[in-house]
Amino acid sequence: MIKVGIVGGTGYTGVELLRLLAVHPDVELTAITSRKEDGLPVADMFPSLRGRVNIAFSSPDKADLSKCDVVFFATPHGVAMAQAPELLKAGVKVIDLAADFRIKDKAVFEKWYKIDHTCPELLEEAAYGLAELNRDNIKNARLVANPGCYPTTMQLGYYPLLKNALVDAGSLIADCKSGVSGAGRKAEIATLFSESSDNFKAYGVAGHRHTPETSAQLQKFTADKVGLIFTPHLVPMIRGMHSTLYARLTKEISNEDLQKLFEDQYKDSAFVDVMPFGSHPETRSTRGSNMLRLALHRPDNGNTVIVLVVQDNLVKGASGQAVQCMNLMFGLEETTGLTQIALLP
Ligand SMILES: NC(=O)C1=CN([C@@H]2O[C@H](COP(=O)(O)OP(=O)(O)OC[C@H]3O[C@@H](n4cnc5c(N)ncnc54)[C@H](OP(=O)(O)O)[C@@H]3O)[C@@H](O)[C@H]2O)C=CC1
Ligand SMILES: CC(=O)N[C@@H](CCC(=O)OP(=O)(O)O)C(=O)O
Repeated sequence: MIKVGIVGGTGYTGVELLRLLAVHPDVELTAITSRKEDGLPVADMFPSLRGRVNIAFSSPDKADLSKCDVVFFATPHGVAMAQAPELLKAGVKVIDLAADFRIKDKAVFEKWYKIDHTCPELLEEAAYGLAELNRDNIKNARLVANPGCYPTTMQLGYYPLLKNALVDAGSLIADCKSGVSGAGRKAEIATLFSESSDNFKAYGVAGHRHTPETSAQLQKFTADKVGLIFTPHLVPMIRGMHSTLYARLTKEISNEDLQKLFEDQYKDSAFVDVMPFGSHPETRSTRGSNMLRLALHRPDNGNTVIVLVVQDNLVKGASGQAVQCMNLMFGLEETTGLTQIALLP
């Protein structure tokens, strides 16, 4: 059994990790931290886990994480970098759900996250945890940087187009929407019920920290200079993310060939569903599951291709993707413990 520790067990991605790992056949939950809830049985806070998770939270300074085989950091940016070097030295693998190891360039990270990076020597080593495009590196990694939720949709949607040099890489436009759980469980005015329900707005239009992460990754797929405009929106739902990705075709290609390109690209990726051309994927078709669904459109058969992408921000966008990485790091089937079907309605 893989001994698992979770730092940040009281947050949304933390409890989502617990939901998934509690029924994972190869995992033993060993330590779950909370600074405020030291000693409280996990199932007292989350009754959905009664009878499934029988341990208590422990404060991060008391939890003996060095006894774990792998530790997930479901914490704000800057927490994992403080503990990762010591854990790695003790032979513990680390999966960070935050951004501490996502951006290789220390100066770019510090500019966007306003945090000094305390272990830049680990940036190069960290594997970017997007399994569909980086499987082999993840398999051999001891440190994984789990991708951001929006970047997951943008990369999987744009990859086949950029890799095959079919679009103008310099004029990509991503119009993305997230449910409110994307902002985490911490108290914030913007996520109060009376602020976020029956309301809809864009945010971070002048610049969002997922732009540098996504641009740096997209740049790996093409020799042309990537130019990405990314606009996130907050939608009045709890879970779910919908990204509408626009690109200008620069080569002649039929819709059938375009579709086939995507189907071939993801035929061995159990968690990417390429829907029939012209479909309208719904966020609820991914709710609670690790699936990302996408569909291609080409209005008036013109030179704009639109990729619609949906996922559950807490599963494929965060905790499910992290478990997918853990499976690869420990030589398990990538899909182990992740075969849940989405909840409808
Ligand atoms: N929500 C989402 O959809 C996604 C989130 N992420 C990323 O995952 C990470 C976690 O997000 P989310 O679960 O939403 O956040 P939450 O705010 O819901 O939870 C954060 C957790 O971190 C703990 N925590 C906070 N500060 C510290 C600290 N200094 N040391 C140790 N533990 C701490 C909190 O627990 P306590 O106060 O009890 O100690 C809490 O359990 C973030 O980096 C986020 O950016 C990534 C993709 C999607
Ligand atoms: C709705 C909402 O607020 N979403 C968060 C992104 C989700 C997240 O926390 O992702 P990272 O770990 O990649 O930062 C935001 O825009 O800041």
